[in-house]
Amino acid sequence: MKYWNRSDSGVTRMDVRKLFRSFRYAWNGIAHVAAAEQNFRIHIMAALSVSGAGWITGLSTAEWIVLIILFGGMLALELMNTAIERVVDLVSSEHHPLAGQAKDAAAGAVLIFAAASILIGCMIFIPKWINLLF
Ligand SMILES: Nc1ncnc2c1ncn2[C@@H]1O[C@H](COP(=O)(O)OP(=O)(O)OP(=O)(O)O)[C@@H](O)[C@H]1O
Repeated sequence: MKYWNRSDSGVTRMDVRKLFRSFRYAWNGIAHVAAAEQNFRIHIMAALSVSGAGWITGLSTAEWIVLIILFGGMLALELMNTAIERVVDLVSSEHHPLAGQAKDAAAGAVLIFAAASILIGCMIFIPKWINLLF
């Protein structure tokens, strides 16, 4: 999708309306998944809870950056998972092994990222909590 149009003077200008329309479509996608998918709402709650714990515990800038990457990655992956589910349902209304494999592979990607996020979260928080306790 191009946001730069060549005007009569030869100068390339950004199509701002088109840009905002793209943002609106992306926002609609996020709002749809948030309304339709319980897992997405669970991830948002988890991100808010971990942020609260991080604020109380006290994290470095680098640790916040890591958490923000994990939150963003997790939510983005959940959106991709839903996109794959929708496309699979669209192209194959009947039961098909490939449809099941596509959905399961997408769900597996979410699971792997969630497991890695939990592991990294433990590596950040547990030593700090041990220091606070002893
Ligand atoms: N068309 C299909 N053909 C074969 N297996 C399917 C098909 N649709 C779903 N499945 C199997 O059933 C499982 C659950 O499918 P479903 O569409 O409910 O996905 P889900 O991950 O539970 O989605 P949601 O998060 O929306 O509940 C899939 O992971 C897959 O193994």
